[in-house]
Amino acid sequence: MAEPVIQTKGLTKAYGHGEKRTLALENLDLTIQPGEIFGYLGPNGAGKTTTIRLLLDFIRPDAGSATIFGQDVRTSSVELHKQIGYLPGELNLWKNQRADRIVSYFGNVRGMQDTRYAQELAERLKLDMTKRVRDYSTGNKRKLGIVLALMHKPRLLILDEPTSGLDPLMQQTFNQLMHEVRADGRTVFLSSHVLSEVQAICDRVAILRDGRLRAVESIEKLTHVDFRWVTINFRDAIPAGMGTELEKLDGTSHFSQNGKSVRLQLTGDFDPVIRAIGGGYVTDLRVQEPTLEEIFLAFYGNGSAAAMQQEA
Ligand SMILES: Nc1ncnc2c1ncn2[C@@H]1O[C@H](COP(=O)(O)OP(=O)(O)OP(=O)(O)O)[C@@H](O)[C@H]1O
Repeated sequence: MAEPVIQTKGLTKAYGHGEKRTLALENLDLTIQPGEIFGYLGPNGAGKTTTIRLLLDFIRPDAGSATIFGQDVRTSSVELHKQIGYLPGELNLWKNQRADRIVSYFGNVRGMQDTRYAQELAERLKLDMTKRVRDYSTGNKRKLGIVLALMHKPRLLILDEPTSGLDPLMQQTFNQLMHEVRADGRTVFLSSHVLSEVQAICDRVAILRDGRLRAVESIEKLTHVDFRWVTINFRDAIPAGMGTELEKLDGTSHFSQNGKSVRLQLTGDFDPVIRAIGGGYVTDLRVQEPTLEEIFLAFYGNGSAAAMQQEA
């Protein structure tokens, strides 16, 4: 097994004291392998940013430890930062500076010979770098942050909510960039509170809630849960009693009927449904995979996925 890129053991962090004490992160054990795109998901206040700040040694843990590339994040932070591209949740850069100046400044600091890749990134993200940061929209600030995080092709990207504020087209460009990073054998750790945004890019996702890790699953495994949505349209009125019969079948749930159409969630074999609808003329039958939100709901059943969606 290759050496993990990120490994945390019992990582714990509380803010404040006494009655005001908030346990932001509790006993986090996480291992991220080279070449992974790892999604770190959770609703607001779950502890995602706290984890990222601990990894970057911006704050210190109350207990536990973390390594990046096998090196302790506390003792080797200077060395490690050179190998990490970091996108903060909020970009508070020199607001009066033009973006291209900031890019060349970062290029110099990082000892880069040329910043052509930064130009390419800006073009692909449709970011006009001749503007001052204060004139940028939230989405454009985020794009600049992405350029700054990616421009030196770091071995590890740590991105705090990279896609918030990006329109769907730019999100696709971002996804493409992440796939290129992975194809290079580099690693991405990204946080998000929108499951659907990371579904298309991540290899594995972790779910964090109230400072605790609730689950770590591969996207592939999650998308292989054994239920699907079935919608059946009939040409004529739904035959008497058919709805009740469908609803009572062993593998069906969430049954609903609307005019000449029925929708249900099906677990297991299709045959009982086929038999039950035999008495009607079926004009259309559609089978849909569940969304990641629904999968998590089915997996953990405590409303966490629904809550995440609401807070998204
Ligand atoms: N500097 C701080 N002082 C006190 N409490 C804090 C501080 N930073 C974070 N917290 C609290 O710690 C908890 C975790 O916050 P954190 O910012 O890590 O969550 P998050 O998952 O990143 O959420 P968001 O999506 O809103 O950024 C929250 O209850 C938050 O209020």
